[in-house]
Amino acid sequence: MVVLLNPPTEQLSLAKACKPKNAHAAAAAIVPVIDLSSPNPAADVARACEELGFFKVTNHGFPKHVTARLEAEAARFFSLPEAEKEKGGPALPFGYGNKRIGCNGDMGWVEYLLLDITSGNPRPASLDFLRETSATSLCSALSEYISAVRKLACELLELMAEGIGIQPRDVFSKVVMGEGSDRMLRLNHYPPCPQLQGLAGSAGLTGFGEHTDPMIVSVLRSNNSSGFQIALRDGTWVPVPPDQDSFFINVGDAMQVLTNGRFRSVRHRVEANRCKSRLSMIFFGGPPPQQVIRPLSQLLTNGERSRYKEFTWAEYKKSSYNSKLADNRLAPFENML
Ligand SMILES: C=C1C[C@]23C[C@@]1(O)CC[C@H]2[C@@]12CC[C@H](O)[C@@](C)(C(=O)O1)[C@H]2[C@@H]3C(=O)O
Ligand SMILES: O=C(O)CCC(=O)C(=O)O
Ligand SMILES: [Fe+2]
Repeated sequence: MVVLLNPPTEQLSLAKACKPKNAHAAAAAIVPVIDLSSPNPAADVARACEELGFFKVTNHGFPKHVTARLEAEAARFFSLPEAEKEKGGPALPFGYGNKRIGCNGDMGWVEYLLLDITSGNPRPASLDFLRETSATSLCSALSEYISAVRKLACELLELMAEGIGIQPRDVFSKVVMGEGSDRMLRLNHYPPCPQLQGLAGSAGLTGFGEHTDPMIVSVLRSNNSSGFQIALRDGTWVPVPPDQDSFFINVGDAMQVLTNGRFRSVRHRVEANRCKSRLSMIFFGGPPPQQVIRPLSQLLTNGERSRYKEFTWAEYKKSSYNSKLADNRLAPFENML
């Protein structure tokens, strides 16, 4: 089926999206749910990272008003006239972007704000393009959210270390939370896609193309709009039922290397929605640029060899920014075993 779109949207790829009727029920059963208030969630966290590289957390204690406030501010930002938002672009890689993802021709039915939060909060200068009042209120909602999401990410990283049996418990969290570590926050807005009207579910339009996340961990929260999908080991795509009260956790490429492939960097994508807009906020936590990325020695026991060549995070980033979204960015660093 052909959908005519105006440039630059005509480059958006159409993906097959045939879903069985009860796909959501089946998918809900696949996604591991970790109750953070349960007595010992570490083993379940590690199992989820090994099997899927993806899980959902409930009873996380994240203050609801903090999420609600950022969601409202983000919605307000994305409802500004396009000319206002474009003052914050193009995203190379940081700033406001619309339909163009990265610098290598990837396109999606998405607009976004990508912020560098390495030094704590977004640099006020990165929001300078907004009128002062709107920059101030977005900035303060972001600061509040960032400090809470960092805390949650830290707790999850400690559970991951404990679950896989390595010490100290902060072995991952200290890499992500240290001064100068690579951290980003991304706000994505997927407007309803009018071009999909009348297509009767026979085809889907790419909101955010398939990829793995580069960093150690990603912590994702979205509104109640569907579209997010993960790939299982056999390549089957599974829709993840939305849940605005929970957080979804992705293992990233750097974590796959640190664990010598035990934790799996999950391939995922977002399909555009015909009638409902999707708003997501994602915290990405990675290492500092000069950090050497190699499997933790505690995991290389009984003569196990590293599946990867050593590289610094800066080297990975350089190579990753020359890649397309769907590429296997770890391929250049894989060892032949
Ligand atoms: C096409 C690209 C966009 C991206 C950088 C890259 O060259 C390859 C990885 C992409 C990705 C995916 C996860 C995150 O959304 C992101 C911010 C990241 O760290 O890697 C994006 C990058 C981006 O949008 O700039
Ligand atoms: O917006 C989403 O729900 C996911 C987007 C994503 O995977 C990303 O920004 O890396
Ligand atoms: Fe992602």
